[in-house]
Amino acid sequence: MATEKPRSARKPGYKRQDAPKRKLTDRQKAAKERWAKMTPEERQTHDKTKAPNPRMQKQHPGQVRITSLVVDELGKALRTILKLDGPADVLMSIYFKNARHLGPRERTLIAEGIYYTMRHLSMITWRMNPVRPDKAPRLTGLLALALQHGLDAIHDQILGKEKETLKNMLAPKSSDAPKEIQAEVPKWLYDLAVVQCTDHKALFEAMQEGAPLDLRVNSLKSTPDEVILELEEHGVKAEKGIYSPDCVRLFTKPALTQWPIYKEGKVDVQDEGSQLIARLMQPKRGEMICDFCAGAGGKTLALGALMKSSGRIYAFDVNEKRLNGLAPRMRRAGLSNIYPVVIRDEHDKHIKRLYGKMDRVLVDAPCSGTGTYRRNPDLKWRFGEEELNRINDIQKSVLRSAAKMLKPGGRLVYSTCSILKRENQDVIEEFLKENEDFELLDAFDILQKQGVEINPYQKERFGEYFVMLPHLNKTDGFFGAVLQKKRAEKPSKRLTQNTPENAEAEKPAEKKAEEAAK
Ligand SMILES: C[S@@+](CC[C@H](N)C(=O)[O-])C[C@H]1O[C@@H](n2cnc3c(N)ncnc32)[C@H](O)[C@@H]1O
Repeated sequence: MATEKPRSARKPGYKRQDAPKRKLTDRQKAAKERWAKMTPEERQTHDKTKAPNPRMQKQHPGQVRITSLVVDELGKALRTILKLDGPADVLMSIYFKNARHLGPRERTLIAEGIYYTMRHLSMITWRMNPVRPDKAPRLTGLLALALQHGLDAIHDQILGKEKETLKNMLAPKSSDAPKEIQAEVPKWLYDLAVVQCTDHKALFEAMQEGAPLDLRVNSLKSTPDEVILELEEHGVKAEKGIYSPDCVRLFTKPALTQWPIYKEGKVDVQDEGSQLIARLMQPKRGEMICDFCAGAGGKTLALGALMKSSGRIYAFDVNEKRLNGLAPRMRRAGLSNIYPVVIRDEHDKHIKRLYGKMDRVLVDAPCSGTGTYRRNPDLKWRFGEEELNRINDIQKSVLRSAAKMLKPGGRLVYSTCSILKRENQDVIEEFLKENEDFELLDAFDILQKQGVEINPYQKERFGEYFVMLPHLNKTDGFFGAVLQKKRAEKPSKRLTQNTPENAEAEKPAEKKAEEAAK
């Protein structure tokens, strides 16, 4: 009798000769036939035990794979965000806080899908017409994913009947859409921008792109070189900004608030253009400064660092919640010269008490935010022409009130993150007409003296105004005007002497008229 070798001694591929042949079921037979017909590549990705898996769909190398979880969750997030009744970044973080089941890959794809939808909502709406995106958030999400990654990135099983609908929506050429839809801005904004600049097409294209992450290095605690080195040690590529001496630019978005350089107050997040607004103020040590619309204090902190934490900065704002954000930032930055004050409006009694006492006042006015569309694309669809009119009145009123706080010779900087002349140059021109005791200074000159070089073409184009635009400067859109309150003219020596001619010259006009009549 042949003795069987122990299992361990069997050669690989050993088969018991005497084992009874198993009979295959019909399903197994069919699977065997399918297997025989498959190409080697198909065999490699085929999972014999499961129904066709979307993960295994044949894709181009490097192509993103969209799972049903991503599609469902993006639709869920868009259901809230497309109502456009709150800032998308706030709604998005609430959504992610409640979506703990998502992994980092899904989170990234969903966040990118939301931003893509907000950046291209005009074109998406045009393609979906007559279906409205807010009424069909899942379909909107699918279309956004298809536009971003290609229809092939989504498996047929996920698409189901929607595949044909999506194909139809993807068919029209974007160049056939109306110009304002290609520009991805509302019609009212398109019409205003077309009139004010000839390079509006390039501007609108740049406004559709994502923005880098700009950091302002706190000069009290570190230098850009040190920060770049520290970031690179952690594998984050960073480079110096183009204009601002304090700027470090990142092209990825690490969770910065968890990092020591952030916690220790060496850096804060601030667009490079915004950093230059503080430089337009050119504050000196020991001065009295007012940041009239301080918000959460982005520019206040930059001013505090330029003043080496000396003097006094009043940080005003009507929004208490926003202003509350300033105290922890101030502490982190090591600044002790900032005094936050909540005001009722621009006529508040706190302001009146400070009339004529300030060396410099910054009015970083509330505005349309059209310069920040790269970072806040949802703002395009949430801010309308009526709101622009309302805010335009506030800008003028705040500027008038803030101007009263200046000492003679003091500096007033008016800034916005708007690209619109109406909120910028027009406001200043009207102010200068009403206030002859103010004059406009050359913003480029002021920056140049601090080592900030801006292309001379921009000076030619914008004159004494400071204008940064995404397509020209790779920053957000910013505007700044530097005004100086003229010093009262000293009475001439001739008039200070007590001569009969001077007594005559100083007589009131009515008295002179009375005497002449006699
Ligand atoms: C452009 S944001 C300021 C941003 C801030 N300076 C920064 O750098 O982060 C404009 C601010 O003006 C405030 N604001 C609106 N109306 C105001 C008013 N009448 N007086 C003072 N501040 C006002 C808003 O609450 C908002 O925080």
